[in-house]
Amino acid sequence: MTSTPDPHPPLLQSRALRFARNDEPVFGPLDFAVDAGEALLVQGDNGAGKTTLLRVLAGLLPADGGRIELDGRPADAAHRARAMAYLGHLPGFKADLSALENLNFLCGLQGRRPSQSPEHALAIVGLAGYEDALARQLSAGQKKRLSLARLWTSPAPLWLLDEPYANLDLDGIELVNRMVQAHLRDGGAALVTTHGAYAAPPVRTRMLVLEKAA
Ligand SMILES: Nc1ncnc2c1ncn2[C@@H]1O[C@H](COP(=O)(O)OP(=O)(O)OP(=O)(O)O)[C@@H](O)[C@H]1O
Repeated sequence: MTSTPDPHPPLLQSRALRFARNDEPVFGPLDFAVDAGEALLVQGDNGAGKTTLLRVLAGLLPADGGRIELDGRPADAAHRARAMAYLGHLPGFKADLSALENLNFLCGLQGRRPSQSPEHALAIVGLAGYEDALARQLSAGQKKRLSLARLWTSPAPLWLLDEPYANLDLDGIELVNRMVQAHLRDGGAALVTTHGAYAAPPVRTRMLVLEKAA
């Protein structure tokens, strides 16, 4: 008997996904799915494997087993690059380019949503007036806001957000939540790592709790 393909596969599906370092399991096997219009909150203590999971999903680390599917198909590098926008701990900007030059560079490299200009994205994240500031002159919170501007211009439907609230003030936390809400309303999805309940976007949410391997 052959199985019929799911006509509405989830945006992201993880099947028995696992990762180990030096034969010591870090996480898995993990089975979860994320549909368009919802968020997956990945919770866990320091060292539980949240960043590692996001890096494996993004293809920055190879899994030790299991499968990652995007829209019902095995995730290859090209599909990942189109479908995923990764916001990690390191902003990855060119220190001697301005905020606007960095955004223009990344949009040129990875594409952008036609409806969103880099200038408008800077205004949305509270960096109007900082267009010409060099990335190395920005504070940690301003760098995070610049990363959020990049996220906002990205055409990728699946956001992988590693501790998106870190370094942000209350207004910045609200900004992240509003951005995630708007992205999900537009048919996107988000994975959001967090240590606990101090902040979470008010959206349809699934939970994935990671526990440190014994
Ligand atoms: N580059 C690395 N080399 C070796 N071990 C690593 C490396 N990065 C992480 N680890 C280990 O892998 C485990 C999972 O780390 P990870 O960064 O994924 O946790 P986390 O849940 O994101 O933690 P935090 O909440 O502190 O950010 C930890 O035990 C950590 O020490």
